[in-house]
Amino acid sequence: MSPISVKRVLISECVDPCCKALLQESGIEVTEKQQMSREELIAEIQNYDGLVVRSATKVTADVINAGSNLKIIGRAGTGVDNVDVEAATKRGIIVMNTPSGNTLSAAELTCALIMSLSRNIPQAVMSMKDGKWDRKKFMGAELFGKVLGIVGLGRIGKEVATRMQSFGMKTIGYDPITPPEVSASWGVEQMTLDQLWPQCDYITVHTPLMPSTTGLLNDASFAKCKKGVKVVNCARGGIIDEAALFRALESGQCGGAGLDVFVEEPPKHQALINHPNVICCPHLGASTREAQARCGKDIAVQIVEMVTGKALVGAVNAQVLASTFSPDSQQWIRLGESMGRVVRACTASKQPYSQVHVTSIGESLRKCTGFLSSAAVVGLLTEASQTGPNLVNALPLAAETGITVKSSHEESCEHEAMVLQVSVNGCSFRAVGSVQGSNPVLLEFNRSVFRQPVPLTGHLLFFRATGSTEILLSVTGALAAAGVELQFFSTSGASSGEHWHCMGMSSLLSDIGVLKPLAKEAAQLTL
Ligand SMILES: NC(=O)c1ccc[n+]([C@@H]2O[C@H](COP(=O)([O-])OP(=O)(O)OC[C@H]3O[C@@H](n4cnc5c(N)ncnc54)[C@H](O)[C@@H]3O)[C@@H](O)[C@H]2O)c1
Ligand SMILES: O=C(O)[C@H](O)COP(=O)(O)O
Repeated sequence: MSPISVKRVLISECVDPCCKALLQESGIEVTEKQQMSREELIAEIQNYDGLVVRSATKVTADVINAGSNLKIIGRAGTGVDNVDVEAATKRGIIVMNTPSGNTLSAAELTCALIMSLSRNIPQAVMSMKDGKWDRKKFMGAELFGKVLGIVGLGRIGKEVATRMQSFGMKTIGYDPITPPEVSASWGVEQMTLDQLWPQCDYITVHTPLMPSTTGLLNDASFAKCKKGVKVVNCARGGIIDEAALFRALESGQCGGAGLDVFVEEPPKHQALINHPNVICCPHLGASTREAQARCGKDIAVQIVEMVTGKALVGAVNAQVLASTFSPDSQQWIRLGESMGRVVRACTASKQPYSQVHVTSIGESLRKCTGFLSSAAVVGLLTEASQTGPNLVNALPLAAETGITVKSSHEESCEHEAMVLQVSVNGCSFRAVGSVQGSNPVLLEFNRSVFRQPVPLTGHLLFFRATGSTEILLSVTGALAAAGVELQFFSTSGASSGEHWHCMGMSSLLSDIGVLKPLAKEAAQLTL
C-alpha cells in the first residue's frame, strides 16, 4: 500500500507527552487541545489528517464527516466504542487502537476493587476521615476459597484470573471465543453462564460493550446468582445493567459493586453511586503512568509506521490492509486498481455493475485475494464515487452501490495472475493480469489474449475491431492525424472475428470519436 500521508494530527485528550514527541520527531505537526466541545471539534477537524483520542472524545459520524482530510483515528487505549467505526470505514478512514498497553493497569484496578469489596476498604477510609473508629461495622470476608466468575476471557480477564488465583480464589469463566483448553491452561474452567451465575461469590466482566453483552448482568441473571454476590465492572458501562444492579443492591441479592465505568460518564445515576455498598472510580482503569506511556508510545509508533509504509498495526477496521505493506503487494495492488480502471473505461456506457468477482491464481497470492478484490473495486469506482474509494472503504462502498463482490483463489504452479470478472447490465467482462518484474500487465481482455502483455502504465487506448492489417493501419493513421504517437501495440492472438486491441500512446486523443468508423468500441485512459 502506498504510504498514507499524515501531516497534521490533533490530540484531543490527555495522552502521554511521548505521543506528541514521537509524532513530531517524524515530521508530523501536532496540536493538543483538551476538552473541546462537539461543535469545536466539528469546526476544527477539517484541518487535520489524524486524530488521537482516549475514551472521552465522541468521534461520531458528524465529526467524521466534517473531517474532510481525516485519514487516521488513533485510539490511545483499548475500547473504540467512542468512535463510529462504521462511519469512518465508509469514509475510508483507518481506525486503530493500542489494545495491550493498558491491560495490566485495568487488571490491577479490577483486583483492587475485588479486594476493596471484600474488606470494605473505601467505606472504612471514609468513616475514619469522618472521625469514627468503627471496627464492627466493616467486618469483611476472606477471598481465599471463594469463587470468582470471569465473563470475558481476553487480555484483561486472563490477567485478573492469574492474579486472583494467588489469593486462593477458584476462577471459573465464560467466553464464546477463547477455547476452554486455552483458559484452562491459566486456571479458568469454562462453563455456560447459567452454570456460572449460581457458583460465584464475585463476578467480574471483561468484554467489549456490544449488543450481546449489553445488560449481560440483568434482573434475570442476578436472580440466578448466590444471594450477596459481589460484582465488578472495569470494562464498559452497561454490561451490568445499572437499574438492575441498583435493585439487586437494594434487595441484598447483590452484596456490593465495584464500578469503574458507567453508561454515561460522568454517571447520571447518583443513587447508584451513593449506595453504601457501591465503591467506584471515575474510569481510572488505564490511568497509570505506565499504561499511558505504553498507549501514547504505541499509537504514535503505529501512526508513524503506517505513514512511512512500514506496517499497519492495530487497525480495527482495515485488517485487509495489514498484508499490503510489502513492496511485492504494492505491485499487485497497482495491478488490481489498474485492471479495475481499464474495465471501467471499457464499460463506461454500460453501467451499473451488479457483480465483481476476483480470483487470485498461484500459491504466493493465496493471502492476497482480499486486498486484490478491494483494489479492483477501487479502480472500478474511482471516478464514480465522490467519497474517494480506497482499500479501507472499497467493499462498503461497493455494497452501498449494489455491487456484490466475490473473491476466490485457485492454485497454480505455473503462474501468478489475477482474474477480474465484472457483470454490467447483463454483459460479462473478464480481464486477466499479472505482475512481470515489478510492472502490472494485462494479459487478456474479454477473451482476447494479447500477443504481448500490455504494460498498465501511461496513456492507453483499448478498442474492439477485427485484427485485419487494414483496420490496425487505419487506427494508427487516425492517431497520427491527431498528432498522437504510437508507443506500443498489442493485438489479440486470434485470427478471425472482432477482438480487443491495445495501443500505448504519447498522449490521450482529444476526441476518441475519430475512431468511431473503425472500431465497434473504444476507450482511452491514463494509468
Ligand atoms: N476501565 C478501563 O479503563 C479499561 C481499560 C482497558 C480496557 N477496558 C475495557 O475492558 C474490556 C476488555 O478489554 P480486553 O483488552 O480484555 O479485551 P479483549 O478483546 O482482549 O477481551 C474481550 C473478551 O470478551 C470476549 N467476549 C465477547 N463477547 C462475549 C460475551 N458475549 N460473553 C463473554 N465474553 C465475550 C471476547 O471473546 C474476548 O475474549 C473492553 O471493554 C475494554 O474497552 C477498560
Ligand atoms: O478502553 C480503554 O482503553 C479504557 O477504557 C481506558 O480509557 P481511557 O484511555 O479513556 O482511560
